[in-house]
Amino acid sequence: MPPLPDFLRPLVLSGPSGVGKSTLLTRLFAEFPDKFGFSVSHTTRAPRPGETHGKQYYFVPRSKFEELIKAGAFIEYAEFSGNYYGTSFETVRQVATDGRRCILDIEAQGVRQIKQTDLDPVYCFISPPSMQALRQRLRGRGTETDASVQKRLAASIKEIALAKEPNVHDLVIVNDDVERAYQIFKQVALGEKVPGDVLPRLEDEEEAIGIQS
Ligand SMILES: Nc1ncnc2c1ncn2[C@@H]1O[C@H](COP(=O)(O)OP(=O)(O)OP(=O)(O)O)[C@@H](O)[C@H]1O
Repeated sequence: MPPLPDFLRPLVLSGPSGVGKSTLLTRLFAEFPDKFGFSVSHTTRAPRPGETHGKQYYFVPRSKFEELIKAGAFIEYAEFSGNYYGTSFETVRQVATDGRRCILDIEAQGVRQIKQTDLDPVYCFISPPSMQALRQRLRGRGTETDASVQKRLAASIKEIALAKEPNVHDLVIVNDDVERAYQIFKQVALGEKVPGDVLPRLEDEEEAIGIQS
């Protein structure tokens, strides 16, 4: 069977840090090892234990990243929590050349930048069921200091604000139960048109846990 039309477009995945984007992607790649290619971003942040150069990210020093910016190598880039993150044209091109659907994990500022290009991806927003759940996940992952959790929660407000703008994302998936979220995500990744979830009202909860943007 030929691939569905949307399968031929890149898939942009966005959502706050800690919402479970990597978790969903890891499952997808395990189930379909040949269908998808992850657009490996460049970053200036330090690798976490178990991360390898060229797999989760291309880890580069700040000076190198700034050189690449000047050379116009990035489709989008942003500074987030004190580190640069960016997607190079070359990486996305390479995935398509390999005959795979390219999946990009992009934060809000990058989504805005991609909208200025002719990439024409499907935009999928992964939402937490609540801000409390997001905080618990960030803490539970055990990779962040308290200050870093706080920074990421503050940054999540930008992600959520963008998701609330009309026509920015093609669909929302609430990662409440990971099994349920994965089943929807899988359909989207395979190019099926699904209605997706309704974005939860998260703003009251931001206030409730005292996040300052
Ligand atoms: N539905 C879920 N319910 C409970 N915990 C979850 C769920 N999905 C993911 N998690 C857990 O939440 C934590 C954060 O998930 P993950 O690292 O996938 O987030 P992320 O969105 O990729 O974050 P980042 O953008 O910082 O890389 C992990 O410890 C993961 O196991």
